[in-house]
Parts: sequence; structure tokens; C-alpha cells
Amino acid sequence: MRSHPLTASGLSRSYGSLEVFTDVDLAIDRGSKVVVLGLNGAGKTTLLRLLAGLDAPDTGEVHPGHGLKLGYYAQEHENLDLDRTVLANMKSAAPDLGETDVRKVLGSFLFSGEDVDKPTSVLSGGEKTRLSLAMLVVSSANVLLLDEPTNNLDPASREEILAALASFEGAVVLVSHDEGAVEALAPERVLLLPDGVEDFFGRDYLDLIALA
Ligand SMILES: Nc1ncnc2c1ncn2[C@@H]1O[C@H](COP(=O)(O)OP(=O)(O)OP(=O)(O)O)[C@@H](O)[C@H]1O
Repeated sequence: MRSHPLTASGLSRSYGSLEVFTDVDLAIDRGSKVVVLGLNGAGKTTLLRLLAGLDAPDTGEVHPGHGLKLGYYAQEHENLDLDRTVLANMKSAAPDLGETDVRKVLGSFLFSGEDVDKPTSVLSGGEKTRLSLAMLVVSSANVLLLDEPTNNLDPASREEILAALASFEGAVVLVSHDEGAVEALAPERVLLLPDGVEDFFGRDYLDLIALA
């Protein structure tokens, strides 16, 4: 049997009488890039939270594969310690990386010079997004679950971050309404919610993103 870092089977989730999705199966291959699409309210964030273990499904199971290291990004920037500096947050995400390398990665996420000594609490929304994503990329995560990672980024930051994600060696599961971000990730597969249909990703799906 092929080993997958992350699989899920028969996932269903309701909120009261609202059935968000039922019986969703998913298998994330090592290093694969997957996009989750669906209209507003189809359950994309809900699914990512189930996969991240932040919420429990009503039915079904999430199976972490051997050696799985998950990284989860949501707009709340839950991985940031606001009391620490930018540099200190990065060091905690990658304790084995030397300071020169940490600064190099920070530079590629457009933090340079004195920026890295700022307390994280003073960063703008877009800067927090950049730092959160930089931390995930240097962490030892091998599956990234990303919920709208480009939402509040200016064009230059967006380009840098998409380049970093495109070269990320682990698997990425992306929820995004940003057509350019989906294209840049070059996903092999798409999961359509709420039906849970899986397919190979083709350019036709870019039209769906405009609707979603
Ligand atoms: N804690 C909650 N309590 C009640 N309903 C919820 C809760 N969380 C989500 N929902 C509902 O579940 C549905 C799915 O929400 P979810 O955020 O997963 O959708 P989405 O596909 O990510 O949407 P969008 O594209 O707008 O971000 C929505 O109708 C939402 O209102």
C-alpha cells in the first residue's frame, strides 16, 4: 500500500441543521499540490480545520500518515507569538537553522535590516501574513494547509510568497479565491466542495475560482 502523509475518509460536518458536506475522502500524496474549490460556504475552511485537527468531524476520520508534520495557515496567524520579535519567531519555527539562513529566508519574504527586530505585535496584517508563511516554509512541516494565504498581500509580497510556495518540497493543500495563486501553485488535483469530488486540475477550474 502506498503511504500518504495525510488521508481522510468519510468526513461529514454539520452545524446544527446545516449539513456543510458529507462523505468526503481525500488522500494527500507526498509533495503533491492540491486545491480545494467551492462557492462561499461550501465548507473549505471547515475541511481544512478538520484536516488540521482543530475541529472534529461528525463522521469519518483523519489519518495522519507516518512522519506527518502539518503546518496550518489561517488569517488569524495562530502560529505567531506577538510578544517576540520577527527574528525570534522565525528562530522558534526552525531551531536548527543558523541565523544567516534565517535572515536570508526573512529577506525573501521581504523583511530586511531592522524589520527583523520589530516586535511581532506591531506588524501590519500583510506583514503578519508574510511572517506566518515564512515560518511554515522553514519549519519541518511536510504538509501545509493554507487557507487564503494571499488575501491581504500587496503585489510584490504576493509574488514572493507564491514563488516560495511553488518551490516548497512538501505537499500543499490550498484554499484560495486568488486565481493567480492557484495557477502559481500548479496543483495536480482539485477537490470540489461540498460534493467532495476529486479530479485532476485543469485550466477549466480557473473559471470556477472566479465564481467562488
Ligand atoms: N462555528 C460555526 N457555527 C455555525 N455555522 C458555521 C460555523 N462555522 C462555519 N459555519 C457555516 O458552515 C458553512 C461552511 O463554512 P466555511 O467557512 O467552511 O465555508 P468556506 O467554503 O470556507 O467559505 P468562504 O469561501 O466564504 O470562505 C457556512 O455556511 C458557515 O456559515
